[in-house]
Amino acid sequence: MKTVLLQVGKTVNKHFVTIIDDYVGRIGHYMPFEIVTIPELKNTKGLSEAQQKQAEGELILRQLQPSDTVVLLDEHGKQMRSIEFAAWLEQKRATARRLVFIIGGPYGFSPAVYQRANHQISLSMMTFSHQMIRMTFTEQIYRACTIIKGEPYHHE
Ligand SMILES: C[S@@+](CC[C@H](N)C(=O)[O-])C[C@H]1O[C@@H](n2cnc3c(N)ncnc32)[C@H](O)[C@@H]1O
Repeated sequence: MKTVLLQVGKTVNKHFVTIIDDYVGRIGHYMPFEIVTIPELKNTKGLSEAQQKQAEGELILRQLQPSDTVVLLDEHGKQMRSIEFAAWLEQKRATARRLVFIIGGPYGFSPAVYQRANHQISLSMMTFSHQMIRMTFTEQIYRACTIIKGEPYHHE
């Protein structure tokens, strides 16, 4: 089963790219994992915030297959400790055809994307930039992989 992280817009900061690439490489030792980037529509065609969210939402939905288990990263979602997230991930990986995590654009998700989602998870009650959260989340996936394998990376 493949796990995908769908993100809106390329990662701009080269330091972030280095860190994310490092975690993606590490995760690849544990499970098939891929980042898919859809374009961020900021400043194109003079779109309003709502129009940008809707247009990006349509691009997101186009990437999804009906059988996908879709998990939105959203500050209002369910919060879990890393150990809980590891157990959750292990269970989803055993049952889902394809697990797709999605990080929204700068304005978040359109109503249609919320409607399609199967789960929403929050990494904190605070808001992170759509660029920065990628580092935090890939690190958490790597951490979960090591917890599942019983490896000593995670300490409580
Ligand atoms: C700048 S935030 C969007 C904020 C927007 N006002 C909203 O309500 O979603 C951009 C994206 O980063 C992710 N994000 C930011 N903070 C997060 C958090 N604490 N937990 C999970 N995801 C977060 C979400 O995917 C969000 O769509």
